[in-house]
Order: sequence, then C-alpha cells, then structure tokens
Amino acid sequence: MSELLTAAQMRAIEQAAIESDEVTGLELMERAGRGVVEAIFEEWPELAKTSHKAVVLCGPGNNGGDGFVVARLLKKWGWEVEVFLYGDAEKLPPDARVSYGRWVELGEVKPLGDADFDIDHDMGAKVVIDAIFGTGLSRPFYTIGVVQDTLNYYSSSKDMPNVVSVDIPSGICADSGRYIGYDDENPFDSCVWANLTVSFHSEKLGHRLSLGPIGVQKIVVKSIGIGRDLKQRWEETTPISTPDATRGAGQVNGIVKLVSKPTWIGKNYGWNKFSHGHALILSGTSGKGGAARLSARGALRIGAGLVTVAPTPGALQENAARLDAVMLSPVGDAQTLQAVLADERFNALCLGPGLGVERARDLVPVALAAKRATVLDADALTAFKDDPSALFDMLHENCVLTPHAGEFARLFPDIDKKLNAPAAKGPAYSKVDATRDAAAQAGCVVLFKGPDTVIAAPDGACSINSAAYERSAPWLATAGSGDVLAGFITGLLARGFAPMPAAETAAWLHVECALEFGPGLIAEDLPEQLPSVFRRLGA
Ligand SMILES: NC(=O)C1=CN([C@@H]2O[C@H](COP(=O)(O)OP(=O)(O)OC[C@H]3O[C@@H](n4cnc5c(N)ncnc54)[C@H](OP(=O)(O)O)[C@@H]3O)[C@@H](O)[C@H]2O)[C@@H](O)CC1
Ligand SMILES: Nc1ncnc2c1ncn2[C@@H]1O[C@H](COP(=O)(O)OP(=O)(O)O)[C@@H](O)[C@H]1O
Ligand SMILES: [K+]
Repeated sequence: MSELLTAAQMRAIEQAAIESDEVTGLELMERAGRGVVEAIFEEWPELAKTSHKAVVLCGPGNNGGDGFVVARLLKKWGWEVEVFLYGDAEKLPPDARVSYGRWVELGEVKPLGDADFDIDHDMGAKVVIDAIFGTGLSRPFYTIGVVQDTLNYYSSSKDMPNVVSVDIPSGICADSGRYIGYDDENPFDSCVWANLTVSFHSEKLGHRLSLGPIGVQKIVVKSIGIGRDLKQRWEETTPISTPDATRGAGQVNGIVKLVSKPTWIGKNYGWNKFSHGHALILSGTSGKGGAARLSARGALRIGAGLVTVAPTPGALQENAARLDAVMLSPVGDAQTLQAVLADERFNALCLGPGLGVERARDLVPVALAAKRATVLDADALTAFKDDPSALFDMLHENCVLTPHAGEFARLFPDIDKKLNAPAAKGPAYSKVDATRDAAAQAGCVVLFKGPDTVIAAPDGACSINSAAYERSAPWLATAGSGDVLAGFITGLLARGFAPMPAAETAAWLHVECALEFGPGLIAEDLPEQLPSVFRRLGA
C-alpha cells in the first residue's frame, strides 16, 4: 500500500527535511522543477529531440516558484519560453522569489489575467505549464476564469498544447479533490484540467478523491530526495493529535493508504471447508432474491468454506431453483434467525441485499446481538434512516457498513451535509474526513462506495480503494455490483479476516474483477473473474 498525504503532512515532511539541514527549500524547489521537466520528456519523448515553445503560468506561492524553475530549465534546453505571473513578484515567498530572479536573468515575465490570455490561439506552444496554485490553494479564484477555460480547451483538444499541472491542477483542493469554489450554479469556477500532473514525494489525497482525478488525468510522482527515514522521524516527532498535521483524526498519524494488491490470498492445503468459515446471507421474499444470491456467489468464490442463503419460507422454492453450491435455510422471523444462529459455525453474516426494509428492521437486531462478523448493506442501512443512533447502539467492532452515497446520507445526515456543502475554502472537508467521522460515530468499519471508495475504522485507520487512472472501471457502476462486494467482504470475514483488511481486500479484488472482465460487465460476471484474478496473483 502506498501512502497519500494531506497538504499539511507534506509541508511537515518538507519542514523536517529543511530543519535537519539535509536540504534547503530552494533545493527542493529545484528538484521539483527538474522532476516536472523529466516527466514531460518521459511522457512525450519527441519533445526532447528538438526545441519547442512552452508557456509557463506561475502563481503567487511556491507552486509558482516551481514554475519559474521549469521555465529556466526548458530555456536552457533551447526552448522558447513565455512566462506569466498571477500576482505581485515582490510578494512571492522567499524561495519562489529567488527562482523568479533566476528566470528574470533569462527572460521577461508578463502579468497573468484574463485580458492577457487569448482563448482563440495556442501561442504556438507544445506545452503549457500550470504552476498557478498547488497545495496552498485557500480560496476560489474567479479572476482568471478565462485562463482556466483556455487551458481546459487545450487539454481536451487535439493539436493543442498539452497542459502539465505542477503538483495538482490549480483549483483542486489537495486534501479533498474538490474544486474550491465549485458550485452547480457556477460550473465555470471549477479547476484546470491537465493532460499530465507531476507531483512530488507522494500522491496527495486530492489526486484520488472526488473530482480530483478528472482534473489530474494522469499522475506521475517524482522523488525530491526526501527519504523515508526523514518521514519516520517526522512521524515520531509529530504529536499525533496536532490537528494541522493530521487533519480528520488523531490516530495512526492520520496517514491514508492507497489499497493495493493484497499480500494474502494463501493456499491452506490440508484444511477442510469448515476451517474456511460459514457465511450466512439473509435474503428477502419471493422475487427479491437476486441481490442476496449475488452476495452468496461472491462469498463462495472469494473462499468462504460454506455459504447459506436464508430467504423467507415462501421464497425457498425460487432460491432452490437457482442455487447449487450455496445452501438454503428458511428464516421467517427474528425468532427463527435466533435459533439458526445458535449454530456457532455461522461465523459471518450479511444483511441488506434484497432483504426488504421491514424485514431488516426485525432481523438486524438479532444478527447484531449474536456478535458475529457482520456486513450491513442496502436495506439493512436504509431501515435505520429514521433513527440511525438505534443502529449505532447495536453495532460492534466486528461490523462493516457498506453505504453508497444515498445510504450514507440517510445514516449520517450531519456528516453528509458537511461533505456536500460547497467547498468555499481550502482545505475542504473530504470524503476521507467524512468516512472517518462516520466510522467513529458508528463504532465500526465504514466502507463508503464510489470510484473513490474510502474505508475507515473507528481508530482513524483509513484507506482509499481508487478506481481511477490505470484502474478506472466505470462499468462497475452496474446494478448488483454492490451486492457482490458485500458478499466478497462477508466471504473474507468468514475466512477469518479482521473487518478492516476484509473490506480493503474485497474492494481491491472487486475492481480487479471489473478490470479483468472489461466493459460489458454485469454483476453476475464479477465473482466469476475471481479464479483468474487469483491465478494472476499467484494465490
Ligand atoms: N511542500 C513541499 O515539500 C514542496 C512544495 N513545493 C511546491 O510548493 C507548493 C505549495 O506552495 P505554497 O504553500 O506556497 O502554495 P501555493 O499553492 O503555491 O499558493 C499559495 C499562495 O496562493 C495564495 N492563494 C491561495 N488561493 C488563492 C486564490 N484563490 N486567489 C489568490 N491567491 C490565492 C495564497 O495566499 P494566502 O492564502 O496565503 O492568502 C498563497 O500566497 C506545492 O504545491 C509545490 O508545487 C515544491 O517546491 C517542493 C517541495
Ligand atoms: N465510476 C465507478 N468506477 C468504479 N467503481 C464504481 C463506480 N461507480 C460505482 N462503483 C462501484 O460499484 C459498486 C456499486 O454499488 P451500489 O451502489 O451498492 O450498487 P448496487 O446497489 O446496484 O449493487 C460499488 O462497489 C462502487 O464502489
Ligand atoms: K498547479
């Protein structure tokens, strides 16, 4: 798993490096600028062969400072470089001011405003560098909307200059991926859309969350020589409760991880099916069983030793006609469920898919009282929309809630309101903040679905399963795919995974299955991809 940083965490790491006298801020700026030029030539090798023209747009902070370094390096490479500055050179922070001065020895700096930028022509440039705002974006910028619109026209048009954003496209909040100032009535005030974004040391949360990936398009991270040992020293010396350095939580250093290939899959030869757990998937009435059957298939394929579906007695026939390897046990009411759960071998439960809201209200309390590892999804979440705290009171640490955005809003209305309020200033409240707050409120793991699925535990541990860039799988947004995910998590819980790794691993495999199949996928296809995904992983 790689780590994703907030702007404050990145600043703290940079500060620790500077204070250790290992490197100066100016040297880091030089390395950042060099990294951008390297990334440009790696992305478009033909540009390194002969000289071209670049336009560099610099802003009032250190992101602008990086821009001046890029301008100087490209000029030295023989390029024609036109540089603009948004703001006052006299007010640049010290390192950016020095970089500005070094550029001024080579060329002029024009003021950057809407009037100075001509939307109708491309200035003959091959590349336009967006170094207007980086991690320090603190408020909306409305005054250069035409500049931003021009860049978006370039990046989305063939035969126009490529737009390269330094660190993060200007306008995106590095902590939340939200567009600062964006609101539905003024969609113009969004962000720069890049063709390539070059960041430093580590990805930031905003590269993965919310609308961030739409602006970023492609992310390359360049080292600026800040070693892991330094980061460790920073972690040791940064009080974990410092809100500035660890926004959103006071735990696990507030660091968010990007979910990647699981180290487990494991071959437990010599074990029998009972040692791989027995998952019980509660189902609904006749005609509503498809969702739970999808969950059951997912749980079985991911490796639960046995899976039983528990529909209403009236739906037994229908399910019997559709299930083979999955077993059946009718559950008509709460009392029957209690009796079924007397069998301790049912070690993981899944309630929600196709369950029916009324039935969920009856069965969820019994299921939670049994203290088994439990996934609550869909109707099992919606059932408590009028009194979420009644649900929170029953939840225990072996639970996983898997809401999509609508279900999240029903269970956590106050958090949802914060998350959906227009992002008026940076850093904005993020999906990571929201999921951590929800996990703390619920007292169990919450997996908040989407292309940027965020998984958080009550202790603040948090990770993002990102279906962006090379893992983009928009065809996963298909009816029933969430039911399969609930089944995957339940299957891993049955196998003995703790809730957090079960949710992380299942979410990662879910996207792998979607990528394995490709467009045209329907939910039924997802569990069927697991064998080849496992084979590829060497499991
Ligand atoms: N950290 C590191 O390790 C390294 C960082 N590096 C680079 O530094 C970048 C971060 O630099 P940064 O902190 O100076 O922030 P940046 O985004 O340039 O702008 C802040 C300025 O903009 C202003 N401002 C904000 N919003 C505004 C608005 N809407 N309209 C107008 N003004 C607005 C804001 O004003 P203020 O909010 O203070 O009033 C402030 O003056 C980072 O992204 C990376 O590129 C690298 O060099 C290598 C190592
Ligand atoms: N654009 C997308 N890219 C990748 N995954 C997505 C995208 N949109 C939705 N998903 C995933 O698809 C699943 C949809 O689940 P859900 O909304 O519960 O649907 P359903 O109730 O139909 O099963 C979730 O795992 C979610 O993370
Ligand atoms: K930028």
